[in-house]
Amino acid sequence: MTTAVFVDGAAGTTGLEIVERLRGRDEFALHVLEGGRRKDPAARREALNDADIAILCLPDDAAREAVALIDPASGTRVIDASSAHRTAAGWAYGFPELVGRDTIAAAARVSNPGCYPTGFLALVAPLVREGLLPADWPYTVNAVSGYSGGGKALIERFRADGAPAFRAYGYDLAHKHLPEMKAHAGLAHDVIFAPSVVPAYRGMIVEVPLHLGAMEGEPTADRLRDALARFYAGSEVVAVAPARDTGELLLEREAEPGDGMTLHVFGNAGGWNARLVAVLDNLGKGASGAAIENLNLMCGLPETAGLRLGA
Ligand SMILES: NC(=O)C1=CN([C@@H]2O[C@H](COP(=O)(O)OP(=O)(O)OC[C@H]3O[C@@H](n4cnc5c(N)ncnc54)[C@H](OP(=O)(O)O)[C@@H]3O)[C@@H](O)[C@H]2O)C=CC1
Ligand SMILES: CC(=O)N[C@@H](CCC(=O)OP(=O)(O)O)C(=O)O
Repeated sequence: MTTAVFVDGAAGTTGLEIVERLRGRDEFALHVLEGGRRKDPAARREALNDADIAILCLPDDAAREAVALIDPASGTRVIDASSAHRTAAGWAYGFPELVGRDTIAAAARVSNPGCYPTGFLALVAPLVREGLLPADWPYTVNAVSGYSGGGKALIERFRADGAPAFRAYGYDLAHKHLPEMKAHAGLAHDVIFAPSVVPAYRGMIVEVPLHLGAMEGEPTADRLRDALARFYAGSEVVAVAPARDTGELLLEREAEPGDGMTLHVFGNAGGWNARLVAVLDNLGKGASGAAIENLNLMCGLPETAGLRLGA
């Protein structure tokens, strides 16, 4: 059976990569709106209601509007790439490895995780759940992203003459990703989040530094790594790197798209300090790849069909 998929916002950064990943997949009949019809509410209403599954690749307000345009009787299921519904009631959080594949498969409304929260939650949520890390710890997240993470506007800025060599931001301490990091890791407090952007198109490194020796039970880096390896043992998307002395982690300026994510746990010799690090593509597991993974599950297809998971 063919599933009718409408991508709303298909001309945007995330939308284009979703369309690329769906091209050539005959399980889906793909629909996008072209030219002047792209933002025409009547055309969008019709397309949204005709679809079996609508994938929203829109700014938050437009995503809310799209959901409001859907008649509940149409039966259209939704995957929303925006941050509009990530902690909303009635929405499944589209991180199958954390919420369970069955939850996604059965959901009518799926909210794709944010790109930075994907790295943070992949590292911290399983460890808090297992009781290895405290839920009431004051966590810090340091992160660097490729400029496609900011969509068309940031791409234009980083491709213009005089583009910055490095951009640190989030100094209002109120980044839109804070609520989903707290909620889906089950934390007592918001994290302190220090994001930044470099002149690479795609890719991100998300890091959580930890003073393990100050925690009750003094968890070691090895125990944390082993727990993550067990948690993701069944995943073809999330890999946990073995312990090794990695001198550096790099983002390439023009990296190929990739839908996997690699988690690292580095610890110092005394065992007091650790750095948990997630390396992913903001447009892969951070957005478009995650949408395809969720789409597959919602359609009863193999989770990794059409994903770019490398050799
Ligand atoms: N970029 C990334 O790495 C990630 C993005 N996301 C989320 O995905 C969503 C899309 O982001 P991104 O692709 O980066 O953004 P872009 O700005 O690249 O694309 C957004 C697209 O939406 C279109 N659009 C805006 N308003 C409407 C409307 N009312 N009706 C129809 N189309 C509309 C825009 O049109 P126009 O082309 O005319 O501007 C544009 O093509 C955002 O909510 C973002 O938070 C999530 C994870 C990572
Ligand atoms: C580099 C950059 O600007 N990143 C964006 C986050 C990515 C985004 O807008 O999308 P999600 O919230 O859906 O992940 C930001 O910090 O606002």
